[in-house]
Amino acid sequence: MSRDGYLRRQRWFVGTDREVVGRRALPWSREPDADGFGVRIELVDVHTATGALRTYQVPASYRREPFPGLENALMDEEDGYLVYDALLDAHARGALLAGLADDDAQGAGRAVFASDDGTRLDPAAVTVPLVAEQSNTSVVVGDSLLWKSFRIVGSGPNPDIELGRALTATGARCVAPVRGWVGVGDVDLAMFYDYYPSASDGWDGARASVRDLLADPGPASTAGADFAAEAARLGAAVAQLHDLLRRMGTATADPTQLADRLRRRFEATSSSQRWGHAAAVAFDELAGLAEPVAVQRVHGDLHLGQTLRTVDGWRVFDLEGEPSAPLERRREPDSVWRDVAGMLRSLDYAPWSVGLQVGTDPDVLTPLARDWTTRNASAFLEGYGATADRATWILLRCHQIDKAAYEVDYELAHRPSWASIPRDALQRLLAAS
Ligand SMILES: Nc1ncnc2c1ncn2[C@@H]1O[C@H](COP(=O)(O)OP(=O)(O)O)[C@@H](O)[C@H]1O
Ligand SMILES: O=P(O)(O)O[C@H]1O[C@H](CO)[C@@H](O[C@H]2O[C@H](CO)[C@@H](O)[C@H](O)[C@H]2O)[C@H](O)[C@H]1O
Repeated sequence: MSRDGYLRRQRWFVGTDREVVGRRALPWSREPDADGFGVRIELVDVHTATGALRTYQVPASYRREPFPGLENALMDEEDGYLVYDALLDAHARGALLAGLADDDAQGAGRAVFASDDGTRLDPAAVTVPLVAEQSNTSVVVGDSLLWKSFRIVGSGPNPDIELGRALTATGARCVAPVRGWVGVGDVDLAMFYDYYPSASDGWDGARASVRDLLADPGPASTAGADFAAEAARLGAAVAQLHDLLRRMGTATADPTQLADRLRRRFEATSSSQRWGHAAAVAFDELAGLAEPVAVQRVHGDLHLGQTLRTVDGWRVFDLEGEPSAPLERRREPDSVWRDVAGMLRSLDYAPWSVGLQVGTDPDVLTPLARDWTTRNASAFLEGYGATADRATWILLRCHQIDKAAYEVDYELAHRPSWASIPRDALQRLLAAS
């Protein structure tokens, strides 16, 4: 089956997935014309390592001749056509957008655009893909919309659209409002939401602060670009997000069940061999909590790179949860401490990532990094309004252990030179009691 080589090179392709086992094409968004140029959305089924199926959305443009500048987007050759990744092909993006904008384009199996607030797509808008490597593919449309095509798709609501719409309806200022979405049958394919061209993300802000500190080492509180006030505002934005999501429903989970879930996830990571015993002790502590744990819809994969500092405050985006997890699992209620732990992990990553990249002497870096993280994590927790009770401490610690073990495998697969960041954190977390 074709396309395998291209898929395997993409950041959005899950590294452990195996061979392509099937491909379905939606009706042409643009039928091949006299020059042989055509565009359609294709859904590619891939066997995962466990034998389950995962479906990838791969919009494809067909051309008779090589198109200059698209060398890295070439996916395949088929029946005399060169097949490109349509989201990286400007003409093809225009054809896809025009197909979505056309209310008269009917037909079974077509991708359909819908909106809660009457937003209409401009088929003539300039489209520019975002360059950052991500789990999905995002394209700026005109100067105010972001068009995010989900790469892993499945039956049922995608939480990014589902939660985004619900939060947008409340007028929430802690998210980027959703303006529309695209689906075929019960499969969500893409969403359109407000684009903030002047914003920068929390990851860049945090690292700027760390750079400032490394340039003039001292207590983190004296860094010119101290991040603590922003960290506190970010904590407040995440608290607002959780409050609004809580309105969608709450439940309680038995601590034993929660601990079992974390235990199973940990056992599936490469850290389980070395740290299995210590992690089991931590999860036992969670299982032993006397009170049930409150659960609700959460972000599910929160880190600094999913927060945007706009002129009117922090906004959180990418509410789809862990892209590689099945959709129904991503929609399950969870503890808010999963999200808070994700942010604490990110605040730990920031100083080490800068230090590793510039080669700071570990003896110099270690105290500076610890001070920076402690200061900013405390500010974040204070802004969030976290209480300092034992149950919270246990939940936060267990979720940080869970996230750090996930991160070790993520780094080994994508950025091996950073694997020491979560590995060292895991060691610290498991030594604490
Ligand atoms: N509303 C927005 N305005 C400006 N930039 C954004 C916005 N949303 C996301 N981004 C940028 O787009 C990138 C990709 O977004 P994200 O939702 O994280 O994609 P993915 O699901 O592929 O991880 C982010 O790293 C961020 O820098
Ligand atoms: O943004 P995604 O949903 O694709 O999340 C994945 O990639 C993230 C990296 O881009 C990864 O985050 C890890 O690295 C971040 C720094 O780059 C750090 O801030 C996070 O704390 C750390 O987890 C994320 O885990 C992964 O799911």
